[in-house]
Amino acid sequence: MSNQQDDAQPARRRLLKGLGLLGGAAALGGGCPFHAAAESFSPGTVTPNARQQVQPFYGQHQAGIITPQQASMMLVAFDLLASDKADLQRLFRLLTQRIAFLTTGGPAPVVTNPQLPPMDSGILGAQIAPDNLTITVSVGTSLFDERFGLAAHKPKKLQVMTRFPNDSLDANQCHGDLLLQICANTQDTVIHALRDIIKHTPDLLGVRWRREGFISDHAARSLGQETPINLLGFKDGSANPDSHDAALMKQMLWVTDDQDEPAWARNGSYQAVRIISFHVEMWDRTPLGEQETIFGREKLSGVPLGMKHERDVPDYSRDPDGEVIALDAHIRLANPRTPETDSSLMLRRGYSYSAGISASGQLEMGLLFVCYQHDLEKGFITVQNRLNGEALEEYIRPIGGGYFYVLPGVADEHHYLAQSLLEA
Ligand SMILES: C=CC1=C(C)c2cc3[nH]c(cc4nc(cc5[nH]c(cc1n2)c(C)c5CCC(=O)O)C(CCC(=O)O)=C4C)c(C)c3C=C
Ligand SMILES: [Fe+2]
Repeated sequence: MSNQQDDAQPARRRLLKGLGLLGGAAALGGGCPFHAAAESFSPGTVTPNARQQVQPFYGQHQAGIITPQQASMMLVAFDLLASDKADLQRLFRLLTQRIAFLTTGGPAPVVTNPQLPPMDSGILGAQIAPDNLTITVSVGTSLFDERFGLAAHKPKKLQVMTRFPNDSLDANQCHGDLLLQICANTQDTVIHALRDIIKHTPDLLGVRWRREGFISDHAARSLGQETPINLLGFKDGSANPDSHDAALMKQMLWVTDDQDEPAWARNGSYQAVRIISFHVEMWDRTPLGEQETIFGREKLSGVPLGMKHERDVPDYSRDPDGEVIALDAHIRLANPRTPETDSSLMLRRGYSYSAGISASGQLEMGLLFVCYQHDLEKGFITVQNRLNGEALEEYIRPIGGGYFYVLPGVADEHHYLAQSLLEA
């Protein structure tokens, strides 16, 4: 199912939308200078000027959730140095201003006085291109402690991430008052955005932990047509709910009026983040058949075992003993596809990471698992509890992450992030 807009010319509209060339025109305040170039695109071709892709910043929801996955991402968790609500307001106004600028692009601000530090890091040159940048801002449960007087406004399901049985959580890579998910076509744009924000908030934010992730360029350019492959060599994201289906997103992704949540939180979403390390050396010595049994899908094609196409939907009622897809296969536990488990849907937006070697000389690689849902307990926590003890556990180890609440979007230039919370 798709929304009305997409029904007009589905493939072309989605492609242009994903390239940011539809919303981009509005964000740039009129005719889109790249429209002519867009005319000659067809799915699968390389974008001639990907640096000019714009994802609109203003809207009901923040960008970076249903936005087609960009190739590069960074997760940065912060502790707030702000000490009162006035500081907090200043921080969110500043963040709004920086994100609005960085996602639109423009000339890098110039300082000519050699006695002063430059206004911009300079790493993108004289012109800051939007490069499909999104910066998604979410807050942790610690924001609602005694510091800012916000306790009464905490989203009902927001909580501290506690340990699951297979976890080896490192306290230095967990939680945070604030999380930025920064995504763009290229890593230099992501790094530039981070440095810009840190430069503008020295008395307000301290970095707590940070991770960089990636998906392949060609998967990113395909705008969801090609599923990214994770570092275990399996397509990851095939069975995601259709993010073009606005009715479905309203039902499972966005917090809506009919939920028992504070009014300010409407149009936000719960975000679960997990840094999951892989034992890739051991995995690469595991027979193909065993790997496929563990996931319940064919390795290269991503097709569910016993089926024909990647997006085919398994009917587990016809395989009650797990002869085709094992009862403890990852996809079967994650989504048993029964009416009772329909409420645990989530939208996954994971990225691979690769970060040197461990003290014992093993490759440090894994998955930055990120998922969004309208109810953290019905979504991530329920699904993770079903996955506890799965066959995959032998090869993976969650080491960090946290639970966050994605703030509602910013309506226009007269509003700022978290305004509904701070003025509630
Ligand atoms: C609690 C939620 C989940 C965690 C944590 C998780 C970790 C994880 N997943 C993979 C690889 C794959 N996951 C796949 C499907 C899938 N995973 C989850 C949830 C979690 N995964 C869901 C809800 C689903 C969809 C199930 C379905 O509807 O059939 C797949 C198959 C392809 C796909 O649909 O994406 C792969 C591959 C890894 C490597 C991992 C942590 C190490
Ligand atoms: Fe999964």
